[in-house]
Amino acid sequence: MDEFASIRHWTDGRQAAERLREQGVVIGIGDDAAVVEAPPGPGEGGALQWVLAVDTMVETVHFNTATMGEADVGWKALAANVSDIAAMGGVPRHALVSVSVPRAWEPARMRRLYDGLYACAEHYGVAVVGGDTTSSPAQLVVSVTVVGTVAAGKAISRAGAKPGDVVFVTGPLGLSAAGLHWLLAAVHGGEEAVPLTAAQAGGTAALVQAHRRPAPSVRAAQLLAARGTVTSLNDVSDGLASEAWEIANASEAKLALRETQLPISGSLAAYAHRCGLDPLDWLLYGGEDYVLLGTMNAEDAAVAKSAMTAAGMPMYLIGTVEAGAPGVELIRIDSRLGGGTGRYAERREPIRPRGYNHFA
Ligand SMILES: Nc1ncnc2c1ncn2[C@@H]1O[C@H](COP(=O)(O)OP(=O)(O)OP(=O)(O)O)[C@@H](O)[C@H]1O
Ligand SMILES: Cc1ncc(C[n+]2csc(CCOP(=O)(O)O)c2C)c(N)n1
Ligand SMILES: [Mg+2]
Ligand SMILES: [Mg+2]
Ligand SMILES: [Mg+2]
Repeated sequence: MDEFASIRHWTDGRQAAERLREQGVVIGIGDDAAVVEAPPGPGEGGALQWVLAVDTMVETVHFNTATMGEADVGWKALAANVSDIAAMGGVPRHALVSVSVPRAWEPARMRRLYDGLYACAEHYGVAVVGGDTTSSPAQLVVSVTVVGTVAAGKAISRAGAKPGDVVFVTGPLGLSAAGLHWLLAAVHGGEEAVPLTAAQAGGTAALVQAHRRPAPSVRAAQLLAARGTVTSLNDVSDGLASEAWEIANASEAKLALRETQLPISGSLAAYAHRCGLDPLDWLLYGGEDYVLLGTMNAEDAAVAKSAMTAAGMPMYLIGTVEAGAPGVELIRIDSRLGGGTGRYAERREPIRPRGYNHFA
């Protein structure tokens, strides 16, 4: 059973709708984060809802000493959760941090992990308010719970994509996976997360940075959500293909992505070229990008993009939502000219929901 089937097997239909209603659950299991009603406070009852998310990092699964410094692990453990809150249109506020610590992670290393965690907390204005600590027989496990808020009724789920909508992403894709590839490659001998010299880095610094210090799109989500035209939102943890399928399934629509519109950064293209690999594989299936993938009303897409650019944030319009059975297609340009007409022929390829899956 794969990761997502397992979650369904453990949780589907286990609590009556009445229990969830009684506890004010607006969005439960199945999205990036849960949304629940806040108890009415003095004067502002019902104005906000809570957004709740937890994500875990396990040594050897999510990182090892070759791929991440201690501070990077702390940063990324919190950032992954901040990203899930952003993916609901929420603002992250409070964090609880659970660590299970093996002997090898002596106090100075753990202190450095917290340097990174607190740096991320400060960057996003999150207050670390508690946690839990245990020993661990072999690997370090860091699990972070983040509580955020969203204006009541304004959370953006994965389920609202409508035919005619434009598909967008809030940053480049595939860099993290390429960075991981480079970090795992022989150049580091798999020993230490050594700081990179300029010569070693040679164009890969941006890839390594994307892998070690992802920067979730909280501000972008706020700016976009305020327009009221975003119809679905998801963050890219398992890869564009997998996350696009989640929107397609939840919204019962087809997402058609244009290859020529996909944000392939120069450093990704250059590194892929050096390795003799296709950057599209990292872009579609790599994961850990922690940018937002969403859909919005087509009439507002160009204006939204200008507003984002003016605010210094990238936004790429990468495709459209179509009616039909849930699915994801990639529109590619045939390299041959269409019969000497000066036009290129287009072809559509179905994209499978392949991505990072813990039990696959
Ligand atoms: N063990 C579990 N028990 C109950 N609900 C779970 C469990 N694991 C995951 N979920 C829920 O299932 C849904 C999908 O979880 P998933 O972790 O895939 O989403 P995500 O956090 O957006 O992705 P990622 O973990 O890859 O960043 C979420 O609503 C999550 O809260
Ligand atoms: C050493 C090492 N090996 C492999 C990977 C790749 N990886 C691990 S988890 C994940 C998806 C997101 O995780 P989750 O779904 O748990 O949020 C990806 C792409 C890595 N980062 N480090
Ligand atoms: Mg998510
Ligand atoms: Mg998760
Ligand atoms: Mg995942």
